[in-house]
Amino acid sequence: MAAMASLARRRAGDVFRPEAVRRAAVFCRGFAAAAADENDVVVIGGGPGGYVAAIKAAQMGLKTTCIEKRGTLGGTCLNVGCIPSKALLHSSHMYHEAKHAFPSHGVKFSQLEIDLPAMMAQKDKAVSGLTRGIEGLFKKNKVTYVKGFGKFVSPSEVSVDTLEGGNTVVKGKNIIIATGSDVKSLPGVTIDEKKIVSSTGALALPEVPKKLVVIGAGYIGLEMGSVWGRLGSEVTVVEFAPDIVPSMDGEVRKQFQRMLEKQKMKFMLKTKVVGVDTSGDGVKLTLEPAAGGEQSILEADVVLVSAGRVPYTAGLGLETIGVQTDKAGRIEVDKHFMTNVSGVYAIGDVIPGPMLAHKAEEDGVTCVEFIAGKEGHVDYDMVPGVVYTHPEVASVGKTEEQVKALGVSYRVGKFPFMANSRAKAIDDADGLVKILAEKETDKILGVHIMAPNAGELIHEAVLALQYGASSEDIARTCHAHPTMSEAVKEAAMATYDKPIHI
Ligand SMILES: Cc1cc2nc3c(=O)[nH]c(=O)nc-3n(C[C@H](O)[C@H](O)[C@H](O)COP(=O)(O)OP(=O)(O)OC[C@H]3O[C@@H](n4cnc5c(N)ncnc54)[C@H](O)[C@@H]3O)c2cc1C
Ligand SMILES: NC(=O)c1ccc[n+]([C@@H]2O[C@H](COP(=O)([O-])OP(=O)(O)OC[C@H]3O[C@@H](n4cnc5c(N)ncnc54)[C@H](O)[C@@H]3O)[C@@H](O)[C@H]2O)c1
Repeated sequence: MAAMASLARRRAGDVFRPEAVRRAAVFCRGFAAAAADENDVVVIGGGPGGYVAAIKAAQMGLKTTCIEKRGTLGGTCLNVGCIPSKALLHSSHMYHEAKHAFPSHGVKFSQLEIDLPAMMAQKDKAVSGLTRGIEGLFKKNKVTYVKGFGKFVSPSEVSVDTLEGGNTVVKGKNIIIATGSDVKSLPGVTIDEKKIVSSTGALALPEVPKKLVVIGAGYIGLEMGSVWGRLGSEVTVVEFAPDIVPSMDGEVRKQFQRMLEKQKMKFMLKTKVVGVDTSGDGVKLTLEPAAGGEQSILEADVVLVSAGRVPYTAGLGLETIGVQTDKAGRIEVDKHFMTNVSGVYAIGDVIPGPMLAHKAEEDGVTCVEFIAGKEGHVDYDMVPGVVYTHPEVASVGKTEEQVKALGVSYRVGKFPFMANSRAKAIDDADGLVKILAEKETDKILGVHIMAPNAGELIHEAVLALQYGASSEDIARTCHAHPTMSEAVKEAAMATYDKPIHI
């Protein structure tokens, strides 16, 4: 208590920061009145936003409880998202490489086959190991873990129907909603997780479908389409918009689509699904041009619905305590992640911003820092995005279209992996690095990379943007040879001057 009171005094004495003082005061008031069973922080949801917030709060000395209904920690990301999808992307890539790339590297064998149950078992092992790891971190940091469904009964009390069958009320001075998101359903397309699947079903198909139709050419559609395409499915992606991954830099996106088409993925753009018939063995989809027109039929064994995700707040009792949401159902928060109800916060997929695990984690840490009366900051413009196909596509900052729309004078520097020695050495040279920098100052505005390991390469660019670096800063930084990272340096050289190797 003394520590918190002095924190409030220090904040108040530092500079006059009414918001920080108010938050610290709210916190200290609660702290002074704390009953033995009351938490400083209660987190509803144990995904990347929630479990990271809980650990951070406990590390800051706050009495913390995390409530999770799933029975395992890690949320969508760890259980049915990032981790299982990356496990399958890796396994299917190994199979694809063995089939198509090994021979040219002089590696030959007489028989190659897919053992799908073993592939799924490897994925499940990765998931269960990691979820147990988070339980271990909870124990280490003394976070109380309550397994059950949480529901607000007041702004400081959550009633939990526990997985064991009982009910308990968890009290907290500060409550963080981190309940994540769920698949967006499409009218008339009922997900049965057998013939019509969400990403969850697509991560556990019992056999390789002959024909897979994917609705939505976003992150999930292209990643899961790649998995099953590599394993032998004929994949057709139906996309409402004129382009795949509409948020991507246009030039990079065009090259990316060509790469995926080379891998035999088919695209039907500007097309909508208007009907689904599952009465026969497979599925018959009725399609129509997005602008209206003649209908056509597309047959599939399995259909993946990946047309986006929506915030998940069902049964949470937001209306009981009066938490405001926007038209899309996202919880509205201020810059300190506080909702319109004092002491109730929200983070991650359930609030506006990119629906990404690392963004949810940043929200979680920053929200807890605010609760403890400290300052924090998350800049959504600096959140990298990665599509984990092969090659991967990673980006941070603005696309060329966004820079143009801003009316800023800019320079573009590009470098293809065809001219990168490491990429040539490993015979995996499709892709490029593209850097956009402000003409007058050379400050980097955006970086876009398509490369086998773009998801790793992008972090040099994230750091550069975060520190307001110029393209010359990157270009004059020594990069080890032979690495794919040298392409980032060469693209930076091309931005402010000239590259050497092309
Ligand atoms: C197939 C797929 C692949 C993905 N791949 C990536 C990727 O590679 N990289 C990336 O950055 N992002 C990826 N994402 C997105 C990522 O999973 C989410 O952005 C991230 O999980 C959001 O974290 P969160 O903590 O906000 O919510 P979630 O992870 O959704 O966690 C919320 C948790 O709250 C629990 N919960 C909900 N309501 C209650 C309640 N009332 N009481 C108790 N518990 C409750 C839920 O059971 C859930 O476990 C992927 C998503 C999918 C579907
Ligand atoms: N690698 C990663 O970081 C990763 C991987 C998977 C998922 N995610 C996250 O999960 C979220 C959900 O993924 P997602 O792929 O479902 O959504 P998304 O928003 O990435 O893509 C959805 C796509 O579906 C299209 N679409 C919408 N309605 C449609 C319709 N009726 N018919 C045809 N197309 C339609 C959209 O135009 C869009 O291109 C993403 O926003 C992303 O943040 C991230």
